[in-house]
Amino acid sequence: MKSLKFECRLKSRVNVLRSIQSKHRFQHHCLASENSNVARTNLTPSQHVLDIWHKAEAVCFDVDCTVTVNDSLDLLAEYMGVGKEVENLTKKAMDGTLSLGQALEERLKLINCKPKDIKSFLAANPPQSRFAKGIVSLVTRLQERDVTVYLISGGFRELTLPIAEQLGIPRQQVFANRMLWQWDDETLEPSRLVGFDISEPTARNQGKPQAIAKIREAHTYSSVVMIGDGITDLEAVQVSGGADLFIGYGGVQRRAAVEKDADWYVMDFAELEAAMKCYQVAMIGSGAWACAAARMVAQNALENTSGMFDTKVKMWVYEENYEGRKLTEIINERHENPKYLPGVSLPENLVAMPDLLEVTEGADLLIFCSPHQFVRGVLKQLAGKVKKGAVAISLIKGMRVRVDGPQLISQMVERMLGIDCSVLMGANIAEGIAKEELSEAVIGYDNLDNAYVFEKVFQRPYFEVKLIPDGPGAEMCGTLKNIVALAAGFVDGLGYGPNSKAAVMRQGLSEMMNFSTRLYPSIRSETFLESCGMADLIATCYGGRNRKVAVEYASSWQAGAPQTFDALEASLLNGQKLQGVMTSDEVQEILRMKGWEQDYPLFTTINRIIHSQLDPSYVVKYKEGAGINISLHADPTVLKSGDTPPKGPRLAPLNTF
Ligand SMILES: NC(=O)c1ccc[n+]([C@@H]2O[C@H](COP(=O)([O-])OP(=O)(O)OC[C@H]3O[C@@H](n4cnc5c(N)ncnc54)[C@H](O)[C@@H]3O)[C@@H](O)[C@H]2O)c1
Ligand SMILES: O=P(O)(O)OC[C@H](O)CO
Repeated sequence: MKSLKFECRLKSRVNVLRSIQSKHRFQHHCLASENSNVARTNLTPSQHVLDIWHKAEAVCFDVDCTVTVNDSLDLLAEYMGVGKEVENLTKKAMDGTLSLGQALEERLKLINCKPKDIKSFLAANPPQSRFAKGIVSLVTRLQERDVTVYLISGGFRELTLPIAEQLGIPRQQVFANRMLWQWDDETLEPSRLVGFDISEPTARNQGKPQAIAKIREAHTYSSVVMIGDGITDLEAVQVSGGADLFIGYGGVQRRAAVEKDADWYVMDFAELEAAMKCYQVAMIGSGAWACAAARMVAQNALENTSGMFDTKVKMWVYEENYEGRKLTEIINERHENPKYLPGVSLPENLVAMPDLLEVTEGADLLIFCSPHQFVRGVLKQLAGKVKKGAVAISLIKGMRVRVDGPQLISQMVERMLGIDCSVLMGANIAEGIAKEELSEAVIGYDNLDNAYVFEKVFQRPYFEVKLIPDGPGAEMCGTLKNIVALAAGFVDGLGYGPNSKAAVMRQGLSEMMNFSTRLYPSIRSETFLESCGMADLIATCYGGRNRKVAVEYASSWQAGAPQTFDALEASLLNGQKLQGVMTSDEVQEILRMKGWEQDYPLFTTINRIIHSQLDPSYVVKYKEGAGINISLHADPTVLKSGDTPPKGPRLAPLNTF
């Protein structure tokens, strides 16, 4: 998994690098003048630049632009009484007329300080007294969004670490030069400055891209942004392996050469903060799970101090009357969905709306969570109408069968809306999550950047989300376990004990794995051990609705008064929808198309049971049940255990949508 994740990030990084590098070339051609007053397009970022800014996982600041007095070494020099001389050397280094190494060496010689001088300098000039306007707020908001912030300095750790500390940046995220000291034999303390460690990347020209390359070696960030005000900062995007984006900052020092070539040039950090993405989230669905999931999403939107999410979360409700009133009105008034998730309070920032297009208008993140048989109708209404750049996630467990084969719900979303769609799957019985009981889920993704955003949408202290690069695997698990849950319900309804139930569940898992990987060979076997796999199978087979209804179905047969699934769903679930019965039909249709029915005896037997072709007791004799040759022409006589089956095949009705 690690290597795939890495590959995926590397690919996106290389693409970004390429596009940035070509953008640089373009800028060089276009911008003839060196005059910084010329109106530049880079004062207004392009969508491409904004996209990288929004997706940045690491932001590296040149330490000089975090404080108002540019270059702490200059300030120390001033403190030591050699300000003018040192400032001249600094200018030469920043303008690129003196090599960085030489400049550092000469500046240190002039400063010639002792450790106690540095201490008293810092006491007289604490970092918090000289922070650049807006830096503390920007760094804090980035960190709140889990963006890793680095300081990269061509200066010295001794002066940079106190700044980092005040900004809440750990020392391992600081790249700077190290002073070398002569130790006093008597006091056993550093006494005299003798130079600096030239092995640090920041001690050399192109040190900033080298430091970033080191950062990238240690972490698999998909995009890294460099913010700075000097030529050496700009190099971060001019050398391969460096940053994906360079943002020039002119709030402390404005340099024409930097301003000219920056991908984006800002005078105030507030511009960067304002341009941070604020996602609007829409929940499409309002059943039990949709409400429990929307509750978490709205809690996160309300609590997000980083401003990453719009506080208002819109939820599409398939409008109906409940106790003589519109369900949307009741939800918005009581902050509860009394029909589908009674007794659970919903946050006030979750707004129920009956108009699908009004809900999705302007939404950046679309969460699909309606029973799977309704999704296609919903998507038809949305086709061509979702916001440009919007991305989706599906919480739906089910699939569709087309003439050319199966289609996962996420694939349907991608195809009909033309947007990326991740999936969130897991052992997630709605009522338990609404009670904030510990639960886990996976986000199966194709696009890691989108998965990171969705992780923040859903992760709660009681809801642990893990990212896995296997969307189809996770979705197939969530879909197929509903068939096995029917089998578990039959076993329970007939009064068999745990051994039988375990045997059926084991066979179910085995058929789930085999069928999934046969249809989608890229699916990973380890996915079946995640929350979406074995854990969801256990949860559903013990506490789910599919199991509950199947228990009653089997009991009704045993009592000699068989009931249909439709009737039981209506009487037991109060409008909630079973997914297992339809899924069994969909899967069986694929098995028939492929001639695989006998390879999946449990799936085939369950399908025959739900179509009244076999007595539910065949669940514990599934091999036999699948092997029976049911006559095409026979009356829909139900085979009871021990009956002689009629000869010839008989097709069950197809169920496609
Ligand atoms: N309930 C759970 O515990 C749970 C947990 C995980 C995943 N899921 C999955 O989530 C999906 C949604 O399930 P749920 O539990 O949120 O719903 P639900 O079964 O509780 O409720 C049914 C929903 O369908 C809506 N509906 C009825 N007719 C409709 C129509 N014609 N068009 C559109 N919508 C219509 C109803 O308004 C209601 O919101 C399913 O795929 C399910 O397998 C459910
Ligand atoms: O209640 P069920 O059977 O629809 O299952 C609910 C969820 O899928 C469990 O994760």
